[in-house]
Amino acid sequence: MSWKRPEIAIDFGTANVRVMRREEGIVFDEPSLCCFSRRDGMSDLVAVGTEAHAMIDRTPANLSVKRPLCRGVLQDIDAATGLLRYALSRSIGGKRMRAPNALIGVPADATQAERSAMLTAANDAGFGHVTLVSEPLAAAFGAGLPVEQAAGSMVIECGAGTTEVAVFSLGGICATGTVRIGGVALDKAIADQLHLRHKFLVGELSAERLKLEYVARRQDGNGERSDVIAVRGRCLREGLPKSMDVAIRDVDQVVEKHVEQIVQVVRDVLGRTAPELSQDIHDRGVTLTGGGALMPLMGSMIADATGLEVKVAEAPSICVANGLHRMLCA
Ligand SMILES: Nc1ncnc2c1ncn2[C@@H]1O[C@H](COP(=O)(O)OP(=O)(O)OP(=O)(O)O)[C@@H](O)[C@H]1O
Repeated sequence: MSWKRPEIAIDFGTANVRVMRREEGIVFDEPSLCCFSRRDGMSDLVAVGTEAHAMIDRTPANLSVKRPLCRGVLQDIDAATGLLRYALSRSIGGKRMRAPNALIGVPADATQAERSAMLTAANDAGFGHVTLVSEPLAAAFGAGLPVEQAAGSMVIECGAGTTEVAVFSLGGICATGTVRIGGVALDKAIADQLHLRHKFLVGELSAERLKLEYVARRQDGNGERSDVIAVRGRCLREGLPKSMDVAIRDVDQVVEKHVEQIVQVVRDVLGRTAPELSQDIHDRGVTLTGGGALMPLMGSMIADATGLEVKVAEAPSICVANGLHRMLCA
């Protein structure tokens, strides 16, 4: 029905929110963060997106930075409403005639309560009719997989909060599995390793920077296991700010444990996939999407455990956004 036709699409992720318009493509891309101030029991939104990102781990007692989503689903409805309202005003601004209809991506296994919370936040933020779309389906579209054919395709969407594995055929999901871990959990696992093994505390931003530096070194082929990466934080033994050299092989161990959990879900989904679809996946291989798709060991460990060819999609971080945009234009 044309009155329900979406004018805008939103990839509302744990780490990033991206807004797409039919004509322009991606018009907004900022971190999924809000900063609130508390005074006299009242809470006010003081910063959103990129501005709130600079405040992580640097706030005084009356300010707190919140992620609207945790593990891929909405955990703070006020923060989600504030962020969606901001994204809407930045994407449509003064051109708004009426509440725009929207497509919003959600994890394939989101519960009814999680879906209802997203609809409430979107309506409170000023959207009209909202259609929720399964994120792995959007990722598969965005990666250019032939999901509408009568043949199986498999996608592994490696996000910040969740990793979703799905098999598609004839435009629908035939088998799916989710593990509620992603880039954020990996950052935390790296920070925990430094804390436990080296009595060294690093913040969320430093842990992510260390991870991205590790990825870059590994991709360059310069990341010998004996190499080190410098990270700044607080030494708990001395209670002083310090810089510490982290061995790449220490990060390898954390990444291996992380990827093992994802491999387990991939095997589980393959174990529930019908034989004809299995054959198609065997012929076509598996496609990785999402910001975490470029993580070293991800492709090789999945390939070793399944015997399948594993490919990384082009521009994996924006596959969900591109897929939602294609659905918007359809
Ligand atoms: N080159 C890279 N290698 C590994 N990880 C990366 C790279 N670039 C970004 N990331 C990680 O990818 C994550 C962001 O990915 P993405 O934007 O797909 O997540 P999201 O859509 O916000 O999350 P979700 O869909 O799980 O809610 C972050 O954790 C970031 O650290």
